[in-house]
Amino acid sequence: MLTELLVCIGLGCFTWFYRQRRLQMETFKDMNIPGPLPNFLFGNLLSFLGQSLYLTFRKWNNIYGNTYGYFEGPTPVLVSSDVDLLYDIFVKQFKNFHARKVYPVQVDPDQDENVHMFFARGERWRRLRSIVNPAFSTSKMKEIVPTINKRINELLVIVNENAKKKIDFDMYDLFQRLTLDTIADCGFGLKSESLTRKNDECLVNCRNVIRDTTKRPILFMLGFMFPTFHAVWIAIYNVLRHVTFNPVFWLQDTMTTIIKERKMKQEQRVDLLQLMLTSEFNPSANKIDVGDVDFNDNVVKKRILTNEELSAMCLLFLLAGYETTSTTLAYIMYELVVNPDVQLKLQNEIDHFFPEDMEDTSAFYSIISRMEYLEMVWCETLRKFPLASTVVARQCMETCTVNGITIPSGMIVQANVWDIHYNPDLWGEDTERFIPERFTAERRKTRHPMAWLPFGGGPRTCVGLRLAQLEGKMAICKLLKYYSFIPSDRLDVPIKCIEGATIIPKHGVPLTAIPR
Ligand code: HEM
Repeated sequence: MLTELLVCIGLGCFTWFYRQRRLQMETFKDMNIPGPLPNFLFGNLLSFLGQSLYLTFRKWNNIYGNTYGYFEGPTPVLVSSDVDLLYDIFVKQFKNFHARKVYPVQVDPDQDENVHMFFARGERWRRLRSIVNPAFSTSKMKEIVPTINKRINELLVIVNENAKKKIDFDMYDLFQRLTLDTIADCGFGLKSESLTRKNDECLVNCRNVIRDTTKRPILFMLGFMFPTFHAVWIAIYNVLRHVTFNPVFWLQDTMTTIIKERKMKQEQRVDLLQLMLTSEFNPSANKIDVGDVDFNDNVVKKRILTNEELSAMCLLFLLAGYETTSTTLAYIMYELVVNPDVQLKLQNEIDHFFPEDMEDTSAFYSIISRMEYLEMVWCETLRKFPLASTVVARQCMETCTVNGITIPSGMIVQANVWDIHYNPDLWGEDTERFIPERFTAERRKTRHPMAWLPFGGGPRTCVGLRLAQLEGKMAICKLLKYYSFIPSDRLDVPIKCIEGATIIPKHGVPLTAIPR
């Protein structure tokens, strides 16, 4: 009797589950949106096994057109490379699309005390963003030029040693060390010495955090397949995080110590941390409308970042500042060694703007801002390699109609950045080729605002863009002022990429430096 009862309950649950799934899997059919056929349990997740997300998106774009839907387990994701549709979502209707995509083993950002700006939503995001924005103003950037310059000089010492010995070396590895030391120093006064110490603890831990983003695929898969059991996956994830050594905890502890020391010493440094500790939040200064979200005036006017927010933000800047900028620099060097004519043209521009040596940094910022060809090379590299493309996504917070498509509340919209960047209608023929002239001032004026998205789009676009650009351009100028570069035999041409938190060169960028 009991067995029969249990079988009946089991069957009932299965039928309910089956019906629910079937209904969910009809989402895109009901919306009249094409897409790959989903599997009942996995949705379309199996398509990503052994294949990067961005390449799968490209493949589907060829088959289903510029707007299609797929399923992560039962969760529908709308993918689009339609720049008009994306403009409406990321810019015009931001009020309905102010949240990012949340992952299956991630605590609800609205409940998470440790949430940082990247995942925060609504009013909390607005408060965090307006505290941080001034840290990236032109005047702040000018103030940190000497610190960046000091770190680039350390990089030049290593390049010089390799050039003297005539040996090739991995430029990507050196750039990771440079960008980590720079953000640690400019951001928090943390003395990371990864350029001078091979196994610097901070570097090792940052690398491990990024590497860990590709671990535990089974748990992620289960989370995607059965989002209803979200709390269970989080609990397992947290247990796993605590039983093995966790580089995030090491970094978090380091940040907490720095924050404590700074508060105690009342030290007045010019850096990101100081700004976060002292700035006032003015709710009317940032008029971005994020809709009907709780706005507790008392808390907000005091501006204060909680200790948890503060250490989460520091960790975010450390990781974001190091990973993305170094990868961009690596791709620039790759393009310069495989396109020697571009390298030469850029060197001519550098020699023109910096006829003497480059040790007086006082005018650096304004000179670099006037270097047009450098800007063109920077932009074209990021067109060819939009390395953070997978995070350019938004969640719909309230059902609304965009460009004739009714998007239900909760649906994720993913920008298909690679297809946009390789679309001949937007960029002309030969989008596989590296042609900096696509970015002449004239051509930039007439381009669609969503055609170039390496830093995302709309009010949630990358906050660190100026810092990345300044550091990246300074490094390129100083390297090419003193050296020419040629590819090593070990360099992959065309370059092979792998996808983790970002899309990075699989085997680094090995090359040889020749003193000019
Ligand atoms: C070339 C280097 C970089 C690239 C390609 C890059 C790319 C991106 C992208 C694609 C986004 C998502 C934007 C969106 O969803 O619309 C983003 C957001 C963000 N980036 Fe960057 N980034 C870079 C450098 C940096 C640096 C140096 C920092 C800080 C030190 C930084 C901090 C952030 C933060 C905090 C966000 C979240 C912004 C928000 O949600 O309001 N990034 N970045």
